[in-house]
Amino acid sequence: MGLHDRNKRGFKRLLKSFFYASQGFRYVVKHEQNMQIHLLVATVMIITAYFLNFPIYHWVLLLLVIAGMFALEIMNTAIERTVDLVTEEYHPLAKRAKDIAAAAVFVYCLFAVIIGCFLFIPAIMNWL
Ligand SMILES: Nc1ncnc2c1ncn2[C@@H]1O[C@H](COP(=O)(O)OP(=O)(O)OP(=O)(O)O)[C@@H](O)[C@H]1O
Repeated sequence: MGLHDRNKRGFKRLLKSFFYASQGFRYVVKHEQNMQIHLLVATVMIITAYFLNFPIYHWVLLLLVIAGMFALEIMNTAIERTVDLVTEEYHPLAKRAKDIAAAAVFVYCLFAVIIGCFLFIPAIMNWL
């Protein structure tokens, strides 16, 4: 969307936003190794959940956790790039901003693993 049509509304603008968002998504997948790992882990989790016959509420939780992980990683990349735009030089505040954004991903990841254990361990035990 060009700067001049920021105030425009309508379906075309909506389509353009989806297009630009997909460009952002593709960029993160292509350039961020962590995102590639999240995608791989999410695919394995989804396939495993399918074979373990997860009930609907487990699926809802699993998909929420995966979506949150993706969204946080994407936001983290956006923050990294914004900091790089402000300064490519070493700056303690740049370090703070990047480390704090990374911490958000880390905390979420930690809780995602705990939730994953609650979902998968009983289902695997049951299957065994
Ligand atoms: N401009 C900067 N000033 C100070 N510290 C920085 C700066 N850029 C990155 N760092 C710090 O250097 C460390 C290593 O950063 P890293 O290799 O992950 O690069 P990044 O730019 O944060 O991420 P990416 O490699 O995904 O672009 C982190 O602690 C980060 O906060």
